[in-house]
Formats: sequence, structure tokens, C-alpha cells
Amino acid sequence: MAHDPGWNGAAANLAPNDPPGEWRRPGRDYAGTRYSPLNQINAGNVAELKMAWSFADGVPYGHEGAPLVADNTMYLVTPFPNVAYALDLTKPGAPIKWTYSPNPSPMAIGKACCDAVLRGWALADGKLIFNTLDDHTVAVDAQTGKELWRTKLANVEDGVTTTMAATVYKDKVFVGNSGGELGVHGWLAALDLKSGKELWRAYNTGPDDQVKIGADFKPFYPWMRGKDLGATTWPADMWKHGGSASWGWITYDPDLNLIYYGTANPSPRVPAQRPGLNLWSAAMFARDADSGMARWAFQFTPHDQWDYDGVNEDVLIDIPWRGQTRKALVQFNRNGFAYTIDRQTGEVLVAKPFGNLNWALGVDPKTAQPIVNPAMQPKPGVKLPNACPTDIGVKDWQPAAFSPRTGLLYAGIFNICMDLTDHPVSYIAGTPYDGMEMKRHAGPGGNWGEFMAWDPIQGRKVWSIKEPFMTMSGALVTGSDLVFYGTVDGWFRAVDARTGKVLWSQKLGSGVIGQPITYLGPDGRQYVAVYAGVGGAAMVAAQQPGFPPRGDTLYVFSVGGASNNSGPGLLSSQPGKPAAQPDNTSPSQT
Ligand SMILES: O=C(O)c1cc(C(=O)O)c2c(n1)C(=O)C(=O)c1cc(C(=O)O)[nH]c1-2
Repeated sequence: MAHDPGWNGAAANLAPNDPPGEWRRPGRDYAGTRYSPLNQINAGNVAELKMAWSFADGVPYGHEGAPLVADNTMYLVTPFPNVAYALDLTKPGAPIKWTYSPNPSPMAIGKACCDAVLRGWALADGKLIFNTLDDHTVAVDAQTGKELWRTKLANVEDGVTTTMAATVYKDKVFVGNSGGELGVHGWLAALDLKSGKELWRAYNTGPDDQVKIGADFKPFYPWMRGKDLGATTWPADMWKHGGSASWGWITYDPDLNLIYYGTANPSPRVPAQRPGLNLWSAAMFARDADSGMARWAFQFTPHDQWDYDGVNEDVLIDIPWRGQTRKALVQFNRNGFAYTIDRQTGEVLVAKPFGNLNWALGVDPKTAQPIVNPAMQPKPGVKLPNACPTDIGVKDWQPAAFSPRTGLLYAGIFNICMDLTDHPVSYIAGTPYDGMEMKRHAGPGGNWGEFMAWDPIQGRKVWSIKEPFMTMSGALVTGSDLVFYGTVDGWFRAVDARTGKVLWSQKLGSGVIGQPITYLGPDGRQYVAVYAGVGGAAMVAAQQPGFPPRGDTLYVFSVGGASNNSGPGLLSSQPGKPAAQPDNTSPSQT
């Protein structure tokens, strides 16, 4: 059963005081819910959604970001060479207000594992803040596009790239690195929002002083407690090139002053070369936002053998749990289990499969360790057929949305398995340190993708829509109980959040791996915006018949399309119909 609007669980009250019609950070609020209270577009008028305007940037890489909107301006940054655009929403067709080019080193393209991508940017303190693929974080004046500061965080020659969205909470910018497939040393850094000065850096592998673990560090499970586990759970010194990068999402609880983020696969991907738990790879940390000191950590996939990075979004929600309200987080881990975790302590409350997997037989309720299937452990040089999920998991980085009205999360997921063969490798700085060779194919049913609604308390799917191609777009959910998502074969859909009924679909010019957002225009009308520009890990399906061409276009929709020739600011008619009442129909079971 979907929860009724009266559901007493709720999104953690972490929404900053942004106007409801704006979208200032990729996850919209600190909790990363990607929920907008806007409800002009609703089940009664969504069929009339039409394109209002579009913007093409000419860049042929994966467009993964969420457009941001504040002060009647839309902010975009290209995947590479990371050119920033401010578009004036008060004028017809949203003309360019300013552009800014950071000119990153082209060498970065050759170092990025999974396409030249940028997963997002942030608006805070009058600044647009974003990372460049060649490891700089820049802040430009949101009004003028003038560079305010620029901080170099790593050397791209060493194989370090930066693809994650710069994330801003309070007075700090948080940035992590990429490069697990090149044997980098994973870290997360905090910069001063005003000056760009680096304030702290915490490594994900190595001795406790590097990982920033002190007396306050209390993982919930005994097997994760002990000194210097980030170093001693690896063969000697291998943690120095142990990958475990932090290229995913960061969320923030201002009451606890904790940030939450995950760590990627251990390097090399060949497990036989690194016996041990390989902490803190394929894990997550809760850290004090000011000091960077770890409060707790949890390893999802001990001694990862299949490339199950732990970097997916941690959505912060408060849930009713055995008669109490628990401050929780939900992560759809790449390993195929959806975890609902107490975000104060790291205790796992729910761990249930949300898709097809066979590498584990379950999760031990006492230790929260996966019970590994002995038949699914790769051995060097021996082909392991039909391991599920494949290296990109049941879900990759594409962020889920949470509705406080339904109590459900919404996410695009995969149904892909692999035939896996490992080959031993040696470390050479700045070159691939990988060793995994795989052939991917659809899992049971033959569909590569699916979009689903998930109950984080019961740990079960409430409804799902099968998609022929992998589903790698972000999700958006609104105050009128509409969910928006896109598909790799180029469909952009609006779905009833309670029933999973598809209410509207529009084919776009390329595959959608962007993150849809919604905002209010200066004309008072609600708009929905999304990129179509396939790339990133979706390219693993490029050989599939019907795979779309690359693309570079942001599409913006409203009920009835463009307002009129005199420009949005002068519109007088109001096409939105009153919000439909949520129905009480039981969702279809999967
Ligand atoms: O371990 C890493 O450092 C790392 C980095 C990245 C990245 O920065 O894009 C990806 C991955 N791993 C990865 O495993 C993966 O599936 C992936 C998909 C994508 C994408 O943009 O679609 N990036 C990455």
C-alpha cells in the first residue's frame, strides 16, 4: 500500500528556506529528496505538456546534471569543457545572460573512466559553484559570470578526475574525486565557500589519521571497529592505490551537522590481488561537516568482487519505526540491496533486494553483512557466466526522488547481468588499473531497465514500469503526485506517483540521463526541464539496436508550451487546472 498524505513518516525537515518555485542544488533540499511542492502541473493537465523552449550547447558528452533556477535565471554547465551558462528566464526563449569558460585540460577526457561528464552544480551565497573534469572547483558570480575563486584539488596526470556535483552546505563546498579505475587514492575535501580555501581532506583508505577517524568514531557493527582498518584490511600499502573514490552524492543533516556520502570500488577491480575487507571501499561515511571527523561508517560490499561502488545518493527521511520516529537514510546500493539505515548510528533497519541479483543470498540481519553466493566469486582467468547485477549495479548514480506525500522513493534501475573474467594487473600511475573484462546482457525478462516506486519501511516495490533500455535518468516528484523520469531510448515520462500509471510521454532528441527539475517561471507558470544527451555508463548499451545518437539539448516543458510571442513575462492566460485530489487507488503490485 502506498502511504496516504496523512502518513506520519515524513521527509526530514531539512529543506532550506528556498522559494518553492526555485531549484538551487541538485537534490533541491539538503535531504536530497528531489521533491518539489509545485502542483500546477497535475494529473488533470499533464497530457497537455508541450515544449516551451530548448537550449543546445553543442557538447557531445553525457549530460547528467540538473539545471538550477534562482532569481528568474537558469544555470547550466556543460559536461566538458565545463562552460557555464546563465539563461534569462524573463525574456522570450531564455537568451544567454552570460557564459564563463574555465578551460580545463583536454587530458582529462582520456582519464575519465566513464565519459566526460559532470553530475551537477550548486547555487549558494550569490555564487554558481562547480567542478571541472581536470580537478578544479570554481565559483563564479551568479549575476555576472565573473570568476570569484578557483581551487586546484588534484593532478589530472595522476589519473584523478572530478565528475561529481560540487555540493554546498552552510559555509562549505564539499568535493570528492574520481579515478577508481586508475588506482587513485579516494578522498573528500571541504572548501571555504567564501574563499575556496581547502579546510580539510579525509581519505577513504589508509591509516586513521588520513581517514580522519578519532575517538568519536563509532560504527554500529563490531566487525567495522578497530584501529587503522583502512590500512590493515589491505595487503601492505595497497590502500595507497586502493581507489574507493567519492564521486557520488552528499547529503546533509543540519541538526546532527553530519554529511553523508559513499565510497567507490576498491582498486584494482581484481579481488584476488587484494585479500581482506578493503575498508573503506564500497562503503559510506557520516562525517562532522565542520571538522571532517568520521562519526560512523558502514561497508555495503566487503571485499567487493564485482565493482559495486557505494556512492549512490543517501536520501534523508524520518520514518515511523516500531512506534518511534527514526532519523533514517535510504540508499539504493549498486549491489542490488536497498538499505534503510539509522542516520545517527549507522544501524541497518532494512536491507532488501530491489532488483535482480545473484552474487549474494541475502543480508545477515545481525551483522548487516551480505551472505556471498560461493558460486558467484570470480577467479583470475576463469570466465564466470551470468553474474548479476553487472558492474554498474542494479542502480548506478542516477538519483532517486522521495515524496513526503506518498512516503515512497522513485528510482530508475537496471536489469543487467555479466559474464565476467578477471586478469591480474600492475599499478602504473595515471593508467588503467582495472583487470575486469565483462560482457553484459539483460537479466530475466529481457528488459534492461525499469522505473519503480519503493517503500523504504517494508522494503518492497510498490509498482514498476519495465523499460527496454536501461533507465539512467534522475527522478523528480511533485506536490501533485507526478513523477518524471527519462529513458535511454529518449522518452521523457510523467507518471502517477501512487499507481505507476504513465500519464504523458514525449520522445526527445537523445537518451535521457539528466535529472529533471521543476520551477516557476516569471509568468507564474510551472515548467519542467530535463537534458537529453546520452553518455556516461549508458554507453555500455550502445550496441543495442535503437540506441539513440549523442545529444546536447535541454528541453523545457509547460502546459500548453511557450506562453506566447510577447514573452513569458507578459503572459496573461493561466492554463493550469486546479490540482487533482490524490486518489486512494491501491497501487499495482509487482
Ligand atoms: O571509481 C570511480 O572513480 C568511478 C568514477 C566514475 C565517474 O567519475 O564518472 C564512475 C564510476 N567509477 C563507475 O563505476 C560507474 O559506473 C560510473 C558511471 C558513470 C556515469 O557517469 O554514468 N560514472 C561512473
